[in-house]
Amino acid sequence: MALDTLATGAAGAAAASAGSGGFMLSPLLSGLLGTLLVMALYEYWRRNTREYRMVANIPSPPALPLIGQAHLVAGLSNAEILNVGLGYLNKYGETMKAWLGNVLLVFLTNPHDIELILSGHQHLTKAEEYRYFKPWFGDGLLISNGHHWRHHRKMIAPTFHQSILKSFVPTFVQHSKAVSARMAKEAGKAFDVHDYMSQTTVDILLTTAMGVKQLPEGNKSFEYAQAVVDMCDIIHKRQVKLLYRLDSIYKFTKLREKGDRMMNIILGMTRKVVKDRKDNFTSETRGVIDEVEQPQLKSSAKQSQAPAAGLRDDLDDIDENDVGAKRRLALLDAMVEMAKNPEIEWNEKDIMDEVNTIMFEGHDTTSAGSSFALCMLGIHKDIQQKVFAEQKAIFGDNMQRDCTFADTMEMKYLERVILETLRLYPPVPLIARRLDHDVKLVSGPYTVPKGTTVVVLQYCVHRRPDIYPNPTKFDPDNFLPERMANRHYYSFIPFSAGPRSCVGRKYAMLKLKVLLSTLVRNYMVHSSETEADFKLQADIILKLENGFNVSLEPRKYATVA
Ligand code: HEM
Repeated sequence: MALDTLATGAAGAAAASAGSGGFMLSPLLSGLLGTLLVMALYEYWRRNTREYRMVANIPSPPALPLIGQAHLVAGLSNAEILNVGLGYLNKYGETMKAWLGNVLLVFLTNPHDIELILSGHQHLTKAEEYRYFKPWFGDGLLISNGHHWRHHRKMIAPTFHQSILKSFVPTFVQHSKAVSARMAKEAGKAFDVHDYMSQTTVDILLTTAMGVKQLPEGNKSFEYAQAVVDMCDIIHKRQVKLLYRLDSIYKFTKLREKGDRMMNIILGMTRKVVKDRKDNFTSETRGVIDEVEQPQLKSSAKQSQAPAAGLRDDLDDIDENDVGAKRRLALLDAMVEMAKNPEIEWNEKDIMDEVNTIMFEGHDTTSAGSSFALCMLGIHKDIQQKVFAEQKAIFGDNMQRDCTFADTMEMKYLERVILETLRLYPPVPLIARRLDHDVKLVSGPYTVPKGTTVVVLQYCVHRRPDIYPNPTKFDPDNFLPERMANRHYYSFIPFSAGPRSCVGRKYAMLKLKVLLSTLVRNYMVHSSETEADFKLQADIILKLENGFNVSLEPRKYATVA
């Protein structure tokens, strides 16, 4: 070990020179030697810890003393970090480890390993890396743990019940038509469609989950969406760059100043949303969506409502075991009412934390998902043609009528296109948990110790050639029922899986169907790029560094609704 040798030699030299009464070491040199000695002793101790020895057999790129593999990402942009990371995974296999200083990361891409982590209630604790979200999400669902998370999940999940989602369809339609009309000015030229998608997904969230009646004036939704993108970039830098991880250093950086400005924009928007809703919260204005007796579903009906792609979680149980009279409220109204109820543990901070969490999770993911899907349609014209043919079969001679919930149930091919997009370009490309117990992996003779940050790489699982033959080919038929039936449940996890899976996945799928159906019926999407031109960037949400460039050609119909 280089440092050991250096420090042992240095200490010996210092002792010898002091003993012989020869030259005296300068204070600077003795300070340096002392520091080296301490570092060498620390490294020696670290390499003899239980966790270090337990993971010694897990492959990893070459490490440096003390900092581990941190130097491999130093000075790289977010897009470069993704490429470098993927390169190492290709080289070192399906399970890999890395040390960021004293933080141990183990990367998983084998569905059997991933199942061990995500299924069940053993490893629900979010990794330490999520702490950088704390000033933004507080104790919101995405980053909270323990009792707090369980209680919030139980209270929030019902606000994504199918009857509520159905009631959102006209609003999804209204915003989809509005963004389609706004994009008309871009017709015939290449433009970045993500700008439009992010503004519209913010507006959709505000008017559905948050019950906002009057959208913010001017460019406020877009300004918020941009601030979210910048803030994600900052948080990602803090997660992967050793120096930014330290609060004592970060607080003196320019990055922190920028972060503060972004947080002002973000929190400014969400505070106003909550204040307006509370000020106008009367029994007349709150969005009661459903107050009727829900008959218990027959088992055949349960089958027909089974989620796409075998994605099962507590949201399905909420839909299926639903009996008895219930008053359903959209998310923010439900939270305001809970805060007024002395019997429910829910306060003002809980409301703000969840509004901030869901405004982020609910918009940036779907704007990336819809933007990637439009690029795919532009690149794969044969697939776009099939999507359009399905729309024609559903809408017949009235291609510009509003889409209904029943229509979305028939959009099987569009659904496969969306799922295939989420396979190749999962908006959340990785998730991380902190192990609460040692875990013996299936992928090799590895035992990962308690306390490790385990990183589940959806992006890599979704591109495994042993699971998806020809894995980089965009092929919606990967989601034909017969193909799905032969795959491991955890081989497609864009929404994560298990008890901490995405609470908004049904909302997301429904919104994406309405939005893409509306756009495809109004425009032919073109792209002059191929997937080889994509420069992927994974700063929390997967994006394209070089933009989601498409061009649109308006479709012409003889009859207009
Ligand atoms: C294509 C769209 C979406 C994708 C790909 C996606 C993906 C994910 C993933 C992978 C997680 C787990 C994250 C982790 O463990 O670190 C998650 C959690 C979450 N998502 Fe989504 N999401 C999407 C849309 C939405 C929407 C529309 C909402 C709300 C309106 C939402 C709300 C949440 C919340 C609150 C959590 C935290 C759940 C918990 O920990 O209990 N997501 N999402």
